Amino acid sequence: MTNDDSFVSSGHQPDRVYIFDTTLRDGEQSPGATMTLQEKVRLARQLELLGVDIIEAGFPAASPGDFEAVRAVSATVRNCQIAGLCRCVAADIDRAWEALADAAHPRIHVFLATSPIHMEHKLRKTPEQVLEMAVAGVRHAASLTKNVEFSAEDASRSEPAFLAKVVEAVIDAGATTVNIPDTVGYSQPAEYGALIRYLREHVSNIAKAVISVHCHDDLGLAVANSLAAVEAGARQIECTINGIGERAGNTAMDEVVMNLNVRRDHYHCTCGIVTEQIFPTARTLSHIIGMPIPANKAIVGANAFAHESGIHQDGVLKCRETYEIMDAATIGKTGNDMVLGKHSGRHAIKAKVEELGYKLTDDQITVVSDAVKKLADIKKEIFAEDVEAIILEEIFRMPDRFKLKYLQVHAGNGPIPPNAVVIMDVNGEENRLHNFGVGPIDAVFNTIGTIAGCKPDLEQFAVNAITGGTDAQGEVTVRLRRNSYSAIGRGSDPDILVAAGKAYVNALNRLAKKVEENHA
Ligand SMILES: CC(=O)SCCNC(=O)CCNC(=O)[C@H](O)C(C)(C)COP(=O)(O)OP(=O)(O)OC[C@H]1O[C@@H](n2cnc3c(N)ncnc32)[C@H](O)[C@@H]1OP(=O)(O)O
Ligand SMILES: CC(C)C(=O)C(=O)O
Repeated sequence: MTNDDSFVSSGHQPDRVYIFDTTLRDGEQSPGATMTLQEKVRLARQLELLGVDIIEAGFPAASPGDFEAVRAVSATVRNCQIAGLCRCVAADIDRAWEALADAAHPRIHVFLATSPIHMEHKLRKTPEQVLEMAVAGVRHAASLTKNVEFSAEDASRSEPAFLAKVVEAVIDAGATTVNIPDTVGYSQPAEYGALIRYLREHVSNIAKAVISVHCHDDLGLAVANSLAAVEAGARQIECTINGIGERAGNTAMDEVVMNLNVRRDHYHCTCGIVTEQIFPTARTLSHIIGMPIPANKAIVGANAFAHESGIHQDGVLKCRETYEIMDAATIGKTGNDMVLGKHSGRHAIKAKVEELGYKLTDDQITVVSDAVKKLADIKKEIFAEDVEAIILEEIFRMPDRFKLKYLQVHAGNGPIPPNAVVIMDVNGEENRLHNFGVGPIDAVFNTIGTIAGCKPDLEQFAVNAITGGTDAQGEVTVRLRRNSYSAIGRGSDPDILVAAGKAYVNALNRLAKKVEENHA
């Protein structure tokens, strides 16, 4: 047994809510949100800075890619527990334990459905068989570590007495956290709270485990349900950054945490989240998966602290609290738009980089400074968003199989169809090609795809101006699909066609990487 007992439930304080982040597992089940191994490690590092208690890094038995991701996150993160999800199947549990070998604080998370509909139609097992499987799975996990979580999948549609029986049995078998998921987002807050209270009253050994909740947002109630469960005594919330997750998503971490913080008078609970890292983490995820944060999203949306109407503006100017229940700075949104330009020095650029939540080496700061100066030759004012686009472009771009070196596009409504000239490295070898298209973007993608030797389906194409003004950098996001694999690519440049070319090449690289990882 190589486990760290200090993180196991026995020592938990009654008013402490544990934050279990499942962005890398349930979050990744969100359509279009797949991440490469390097991206998962990068996000895990950010989650560690954010102060989450547990990172669910994946489902190791699901694929070699998931296994490697859990292994890499386990080897990287030191200050959080790392969980691996598995079915109540010995081989899944052994595989998870193998992936968690290097984790400082590993947790095995086993799950099994307990609702009549899942037991009968999906598992094709009787309740007695399910009870037996749950106990056997937890017992096996507990023979490897003391840190075992059991999830009763579809708990909210389960028969409460049977659910209580399963929960009692798995705690006896060694589960230290029992999770009561609202798997399909069906529960209403009062009902869900009542279910947690019922379990506290009807499971004789419940005090030996932390009660956890895991809610889905099918009816838009994931956050409300999670908070109702906390009121009823749950002390672990499973959630994701920006609320991504299977179907309509999971409980949004920023929203539950800020409810607990802003309304401490109501919940009387604390959690270990460094709230100033909430906004940087939301942005990091959004950039990694290419999924913009909706402007009207609570807490981290662009409009969350914006005041449009005169009476509100007047009130805020006189006293911020008239219309703001929290300070933007508490979630790491400074609102300080120090404008950078060609005369900015390394200190100002470093300060801006850190304000954005990035920790870069001196050499990386030099790369960013050089790129800022280059951009300042074309663009008058450099904003925080420009700096962030540069960081993502210059520092976090993956080692590329395909590298775009030069792009020239001819567009217009003359007799010559739109066409593009591309010079591109493939595995270090330079290729040149000229090709036509229906429009200029089509010409760019056609030419690049022909050089790369693959033309995946283009599922999504979005253009966004990073800042205001006609000299703004354009940010293009594309999603490509090839058979069962899809990948998002991003590119930014003051020239929108160049940004599109960069995004397409970025997506091709990520697609190639994904196919490679899953066939390793
Ligand atoms: C609510 C949730 O989010 S659960 C997590 C969802 N995540 C995933 O499914 C991860 C991706 N999944 C996969 O890669 C695959 O489904 C795998 C590798 C896990 C399993 O693949 P396969 O062996 O081909 O099985 P498949 O997915 O077709 O069917 C699932 C099987 O597991 C069984 N099963 C489902 N849940 C459990 C469980 N918790 N414990 C034990 N068995 C289970 C099903 O009854 C079915 O069994 P059957 O083959 O006897 O009918
Ligand atoms: C495996 C469990 C925790 C789950 O994801 C769900 O029930 O939604």
